[in-house]
Order: sequence, then C-alpha cells, then structure tokens
Amino acid sequence: MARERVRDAARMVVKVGSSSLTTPQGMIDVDRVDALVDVLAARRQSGTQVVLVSSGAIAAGLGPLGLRARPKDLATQQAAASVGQGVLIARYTSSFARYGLRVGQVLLTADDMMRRSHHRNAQRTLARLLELGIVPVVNENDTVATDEIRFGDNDRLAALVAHLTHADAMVLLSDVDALYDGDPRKAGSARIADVRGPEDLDGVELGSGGSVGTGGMVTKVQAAKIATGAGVPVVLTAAAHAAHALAGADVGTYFHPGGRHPGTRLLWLAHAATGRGRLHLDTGAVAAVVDRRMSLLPAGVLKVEGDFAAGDPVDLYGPHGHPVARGLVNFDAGEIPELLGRSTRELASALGPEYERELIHRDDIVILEPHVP
Ligand SMILES: Nc1ncnc2c1ncn2[C@@H]1O[C@H](COP(=O)(O)OP(=O)(O)O)[C@@H](O)[C@H]1O
Ligand SMILES: N[C@@H](CCC(=O)OP(=O)(O)O)C(=O)O
Repeated sequence: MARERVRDAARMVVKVGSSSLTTPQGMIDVDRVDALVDVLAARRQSGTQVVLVSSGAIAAGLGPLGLRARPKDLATQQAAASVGQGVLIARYTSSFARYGLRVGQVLLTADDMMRRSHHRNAQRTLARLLELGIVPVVNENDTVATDEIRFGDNDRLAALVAHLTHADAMVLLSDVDALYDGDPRKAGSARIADVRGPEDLDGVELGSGGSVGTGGMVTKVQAAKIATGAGVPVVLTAAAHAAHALAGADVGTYFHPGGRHPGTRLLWLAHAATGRGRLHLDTGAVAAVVDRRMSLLPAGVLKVEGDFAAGDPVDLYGPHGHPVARGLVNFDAGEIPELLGRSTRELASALGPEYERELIHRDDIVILEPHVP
C-alpha cells in the first residue's frame, strides 16, 4: 500500500496550520498543541526524525496584543508574529519536555531557500539538529520578511524543507480532514482520497482558507506538487487525525510522489518565487537557455523591464511574449541596458573584467512549464 511510505518514513516533515493551534480569541490552544505533540513525540521516540513546520505566530500574537482579527498591514502582522512566535515556541518547549524531548527554533526566509550560501547553512543546521535528536520547529521569519519576498503561508515552505532535509514523507495538518472536490462546507462535496497526478485535480475547486489561516487549499496543493515533484509523498488531513495519518491509515488525501529530484534550491524558484522583472530574449537565446541549458549572456537579450537587484528572480520571456524560464540575475536592473546585445568579451574590454560574466548562470535557471494559450 502506498501509504506505507508515510508509516515507515525514517524522517518526516509535519506542517500544522494556524487554525489547528489557536483559539478564535487569538490564544494558543494548549490542549490541541499537547494533542499534536503527543503524536509527534511518540513517533520521535520510535526513532523517526521529525521536523515540525508550525504556523500560528501571527494568530497567537493577536490575543496578547489585544487585536480582534488578523491585521491586514504587514507591520502589525510582523509585530503580532514577533510576540506570538515567542509564545508558540515556549508552548512547544514545555509540551515536548513532557516526553524529555527538546525543540530547536528555526526561522527561515524565502531568501534562505534561494541563495546558495544561506541554503547550505539552513540545510547544515537542520541536519545537525536532527542528528542531535532535537525536534526542529520551523516557521517563516515573519518579522524580517517583506511583502515581495514572503512565503506568507507555510505550506510551500514545508515542501521546500521536506526536500532540503531529504524527508521520506510530508504531512500537512489543517482544520479540514481532506482535500474535497468542492467547498467542504457545501453539501455534495466529496473527499479526494488519492491524487496521482494533475489530472486528478481537474475541476477541483480550491478555495481560500479560514479567518486565521492564509493559503487555503491553493497553497496546500502547490506544496504537495513541489514535494511530490521532488519524490516526497504527502498526506493532507486534519490535525485531529494526525496519529492515523502518520500510521499510514486511509485518512485525508494522499498525494503520490513522482520520481524527479530537481536541485533543492531551484524548487523555490520554479514554484514559489515571482519574477521581480523581465528579460526579453531573442530566438537564439531562448534556444540556448531552454534547449541547450546554457547560461544567459547579454548578447541575446533585447529588452529589460522592472526594478530588481542582483540576485533577484527575473522571468525570461521569449519572442512570442510568454515566460519560458526564470533565473537569479547577476546584475541590477539599472546596469543591464548598456550590456544588451554586446558580447561578454567586448563588455570586458569596454567596462572592465567584472563585466565578463553571464547575465544569469545556467545553474541559476529553471525552465518553466510551456505556456498553453
Ligand atoms: N477543495 C477544498 N477542499 C478542502 N478544503 C478547502 C477546499 N477549498 C477551500 N478549503 C478551505 O481551506 C481551509 C484550510 O486552509 P487554511 O485556513 O489556510 O489552513 P491552515 O491554517 O491549516 O493552513 C479549510 O478550512 C477549508 O474550508
Ligand atoms: N508564518 C505565519 C504563517 C501564516 C499562516 O497563517 O499560515 P497557515 O496557517 O499555514 O496558512 C505565522 O506563523 O503566523
């Protein structure tokens, strides 16, 4: 049975959403945190390495700050997260301590998933924590993440963490017991038990989440796509069914893994990043980048749009006006116009040796799925 892969996983990532951890008054729901920790601690004690990706910082900060609803502006969300993350981690620390287990707080930004040096660092830290028998408790570093470069939901972050830690399975716990083919609050919507490929999602209505959650089903399905695309099976179910889900029982929705293992760092670029600008390529450059997987040189770029800095993700457009790839650009937007159409050798002799480099290195490019008109 397919779900044995979850039952037998030696390392797993479990993600839990805000709605499963907090009360409507914006306080930590101690009983539900303890119930989740009971399940995770049992699994840890049976030898499985467990990484917990936990949302709830913003939701848990509402009560202490006297806020009635999730704030709309980023600064207040960040203030709530700053207060709530402390409360959340304190609760996990004492809850896991009931079993003699320790937790380690890991706060990540989207940048940490993207930039090579940060990425390796995060990977090393998580690996060491697991070796030491600690349960890493991961969340987005909400207080420093800006709107443009923020995950916002933890579903996709969890999928990247699953790939980063080479997890054998990922479990997404929410307030709904499965993916449904329509809004689960409406009569007639049916549970989808298995998703084997995109065709199983045809016609499925992916709605938004509750009042404290962010991503709804859209980001959960995206997360499942990232994880299964990296070979990691995913179960989506309610936090109340965590024990059954981890045991491989037939609850929730099981997303079957694919066989591909693309480079971890670029998974984010393909599935979770948005381009901060556009480079318009000529036909030769499209063929070089997409078909021959070569680096992008200034000679093949016709036009640049947007205001981005070196290291940002940009979309590469073909002559037909569709995005064909995305990459991490080596120059600021303002530097690029004078480079366009010129060979790297010519640029080096005119502007200096630091200009003899590609606009985007081949290792920093992902090819996007072909545009369907
Ligand atoms: N097709 C669907 N199947 C299941 N749930 C759905 C669907 N469309 C929308 N939802 C809603 O998504 C919500 C879960 O998303 P969200 O609130 O972001 O959760 P979390 O805080 O756990 O991340 C559920 O409460 C459910 O009402
Ligand atoms: N990092 C944020 C996550 C935001 C959020 O609500 O996510 P989720 O409940 O997983 O949809 C927090 O801890 O509040």
